Amino acid sequence: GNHWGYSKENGPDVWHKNYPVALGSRQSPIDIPRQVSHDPSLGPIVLDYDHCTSINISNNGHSVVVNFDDTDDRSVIHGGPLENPYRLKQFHFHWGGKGCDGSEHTVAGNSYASELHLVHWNAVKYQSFDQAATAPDGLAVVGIFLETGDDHRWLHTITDAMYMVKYKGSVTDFKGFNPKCLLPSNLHFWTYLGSLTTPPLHESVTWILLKEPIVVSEKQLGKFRLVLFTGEEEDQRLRMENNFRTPQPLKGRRIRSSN
Ligand SMILES: CN[C@H]1CN(c2cccc(OC)c2)S(=O)(=O)c2sc(S(N)(=O)=O)cc21
Ligand SMILES: [Zn+2]
Repeated sequence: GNHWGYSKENGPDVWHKNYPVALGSRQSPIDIPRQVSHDPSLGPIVLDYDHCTSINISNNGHSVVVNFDDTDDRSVIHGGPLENPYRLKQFHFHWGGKGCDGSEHTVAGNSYASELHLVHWNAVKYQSFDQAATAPDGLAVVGIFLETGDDHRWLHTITDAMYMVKYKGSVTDFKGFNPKCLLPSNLHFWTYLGSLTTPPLHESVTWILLKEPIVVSEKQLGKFRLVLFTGEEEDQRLRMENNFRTPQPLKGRRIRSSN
């Protein structure tokens, strides 16, 4: 069917036909302007991932996703703009094509090579992820920019596993991975109220974007592009790349900066 994707026929420019909220007042991603108001009341963001439990890595036809056991509070983020702890559910990436940038958020008009999203939900206020995903304070996504340079010493565990999830719908065990190894050295951030950057585009996300990118090599990013949008049974083989939405109108929203 006309399931959404990133091609001309089913991509971001036509998502509004099936998901009218695409034209809403708090859509993501956005461009982060050069000057953002500093909010001294914003405490540090704290990522308590020490007992996190990764379960598997999967190809959902839009990205490569590492899923976590979110049946209790063993891995949460709190602090920063958040009034409750939010439980880690999954992380995934967005990236470009060969030599092209593929981040979703931009900074003073500049894109990065890729963007990592760590998706969390407010299990204090909501009984399920699906319920939280449609609530204005239901989700918190930590965004981390990836820029190209030297090899990232831990990313190979993920890029090696990507070989196992080449086709849409594939999933493979991926236990014992702690995303703390993907964090930059400091957690200074920008924060604003936005949405999922893919359908269903729910306006339920408190975005927390880390200012400092992490560094990965072009070779490692190249392995992202061995993954396919298409399933094993499809005759078309579409390389998974440029799976990003471009910045959306700010519509008067305030962006705050931590220290
Ligand atoms: C396909 N991608 C989305 C999948 N999701 C989803 C799945 C099930 C139900 C649901 O709403 C009820 C949402 S999700 O909440 O995990 C996220 S987070 C996110 S991003 N790029 O803004 O970080 C995109 C998606
Ligand atoms: Zn994302």
